[in-house]
Amino acid sequence: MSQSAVAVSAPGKVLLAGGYLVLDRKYNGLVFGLDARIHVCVKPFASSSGVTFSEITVNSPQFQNAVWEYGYRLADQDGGVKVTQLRVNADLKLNRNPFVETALAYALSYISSVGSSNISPSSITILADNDYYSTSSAELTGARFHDFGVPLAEANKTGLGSSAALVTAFTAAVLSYYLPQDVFDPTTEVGKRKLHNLAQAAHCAAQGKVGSGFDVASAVYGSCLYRRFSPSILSAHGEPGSPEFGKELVDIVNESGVNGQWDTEIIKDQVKVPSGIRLIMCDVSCGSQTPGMVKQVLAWRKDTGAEAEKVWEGLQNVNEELAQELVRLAENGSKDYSRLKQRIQAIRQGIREMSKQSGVPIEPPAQTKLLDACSNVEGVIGGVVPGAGGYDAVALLIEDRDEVVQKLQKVLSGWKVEGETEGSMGKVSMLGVKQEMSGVRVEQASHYAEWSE
Ligand SMILES: Nc1ncnc2c1ncn2[C@@H]1O[C@H](COP(=O)(O)OP(=O)(O)O)[C@@H](O)[C@H]1O
Ligand SMILES: C[C@@](O)(CCOP(=O)(O)OP(=O)(O)O)CC(=O)O
Repeated sequence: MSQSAVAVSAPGKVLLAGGYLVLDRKYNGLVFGLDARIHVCVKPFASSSGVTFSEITVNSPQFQNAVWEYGYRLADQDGGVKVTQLRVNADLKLNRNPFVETALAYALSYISSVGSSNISPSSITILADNDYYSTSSAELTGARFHDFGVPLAEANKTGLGSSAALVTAFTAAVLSYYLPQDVFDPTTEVGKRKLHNLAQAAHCAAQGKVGSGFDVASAVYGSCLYRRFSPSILSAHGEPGSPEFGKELVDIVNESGVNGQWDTEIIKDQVKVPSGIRLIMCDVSCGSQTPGMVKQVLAWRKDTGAEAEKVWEGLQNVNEELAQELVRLAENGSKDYSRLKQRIQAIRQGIREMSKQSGVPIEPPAQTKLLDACSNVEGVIGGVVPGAGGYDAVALLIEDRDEVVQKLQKVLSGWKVEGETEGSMGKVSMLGVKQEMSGVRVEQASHYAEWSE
């Protein structure tokens, strides 16, 4: 068992094409990893008294009251490891973090089943790159990891997929800390596959639903063309502490059970960003509720049958063409972006058709206006509402030149997006993130020493 500190990071995501379609295995999604990462560092628990309890402390020092302490024990009947949150202060209400708690229980259950059941106390620190949360530029101090000065629940998320990056980095760091390298190594293909399976299982359990998993997949593998796993793989297991959970989890992660191999498809070489092109994310401060939109779109698809399928198929074709054009430009070095422009426009048309027919504001008129204004800026190739769409964000492809960014900033500053509720107005802010090809990464634990005291 390793007792020296370990650190792992995983990227955020943007689903540039394939929102809703990617929920169905028949279709796929074009997902880009982003250079905003969540970092997790695990080190031995420093007990001042010399007494060691079965305790793991998790701390997210950029937020107020973001300390979660857990006791853990091996459950009977191969139930894996049960974790129980401890009260930091008897007077305080338990402040739960479902993603941390579930990722910890799943990771420890796996570790106790394939490695050692003697799990020593440890201390875990979570650090998020600043772009995961919006702050006014005046507040930013230039710190590598900004102190947001509010509880996590009050921070304004920018929608980069914090929970998936967190669960992935957290799972990889805990496994790397407690398991020998020959049992788990996130730098190998086998290790990545195990990490993917375990992080998907934990993330779905924490969310209380089985989504498409494109966010966890990109946190592990980085930018890729993604085809989801069959939901049945994760629909039949118990929860940490229930009889046989240990074996069920090992079967899922090691692909040794009745369900056998996962059928996820991760295609890396069909996703490229040509040199000279950059992806830009803009946060729109109105926000939409993704789960409600997903429900409505899927209900409409079910009711409408063939008509909806036509829209789905049309979108799948143009999504694939976008990926192909990006690869073509990356390989031949051409700077003629006319086909790329057309393909982005075709995707937007398909999305607006989906919006119109389903009655769900996926590319609502306010976002159409914003995307059109951005697309008119010289050097902007085009843009879409990413993921589930709505009023959350826009993603743009631009020619990677400073003057394009500056002109875009000019258009965006002072731009107001009329929100879903009458009279609500949202601001638009350009995030400092760009696409990144690589996924999970082992980091130098010593680089985080300053924040993980
Ligand atoms: N920096 C962090 N520290 C601790 N927990 C975090 C952090 N970032 C995200 N989380 C966990 O992820 C949850 C946010 O997940 P979710 O609402 O699904 O947003 P997202 O769309 O960004 O994944 C938080 O409530 C918390 O449980
Ligand atoms: C509708 C979807 O296909 C895409 C949603 O993508 P977003 O990036 O909008 O997701 P959140 O981070 O949960 O807000 C649902 C899915 O694939 O799970």
